[in-house]
Amino acid sequence: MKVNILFYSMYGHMFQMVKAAKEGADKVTGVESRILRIPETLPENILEAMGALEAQKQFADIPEATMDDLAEADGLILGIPTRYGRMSAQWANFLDQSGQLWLKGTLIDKPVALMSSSATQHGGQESTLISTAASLMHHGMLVVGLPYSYQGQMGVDEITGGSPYGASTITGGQGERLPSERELEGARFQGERLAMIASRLSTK
Ligand SMILES: Cc1cc2nc3c(=O)[nH]c(=O)nc-3n(C[C@H](O)[C@H](O)[C@H](O)COP(=O)(O)O)c2cc1C
Repeated sequence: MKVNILFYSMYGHMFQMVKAAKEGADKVTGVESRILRIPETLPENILEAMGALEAQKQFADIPEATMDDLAEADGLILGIPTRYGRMSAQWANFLDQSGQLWLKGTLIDKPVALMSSSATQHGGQESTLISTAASLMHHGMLVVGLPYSYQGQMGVDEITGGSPYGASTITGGQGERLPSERELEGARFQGERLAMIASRLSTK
């Protein structure tokens, strides 16, 4: 039972979230999970100007994801940072390579969980998650959200990411805020739920 966890990250927030999702997925018996990186598409001078080169070193040794990693998985967890209220171009570029999988219907009935991050609380995490879910429905995938059985999204005592559409984190304008324990717990919860549903659906 394979759960592949694919992420793009510029400063590391999404990386922290998918590591928590992996902890959750690994709780499910028989699940083998792997974290893979979406290839960078921005030129190095732009990354340098954005102060991303140093931060990206922390996950430089994570293997890059390919179409095979989508095809072979029993379940997928995708970490997708918000760009202008929708998925990052690195993610769009990656998914735009999946035409052959679409043609063959390879991803039909595959469960997928989506997670996101944005600088501000209302900066578009939910629109990123919902619009990405719509794209993945073209592939026939089954979107696994974050139900209210994860009670961490109910509290009003703390500003936090996380919604029924998926776990998420607020990074702050300068990326100064790291995922809170509540946000990481949401990622663990959703990761475990994805793995459990993938396991139930698997005929292996
Ligand atoms: C080009 C660009 C567009 C962005 N658009 C938004 C946005 O619409 N709303 C928002 O709150 N944050 C936005 N951000 C901030 C990113 O969402 C934030 O840096 C990212 O979630 C951090 O995650 P990471 O460290 O994993 O890359 C944008 C950042 C960049 C570079």
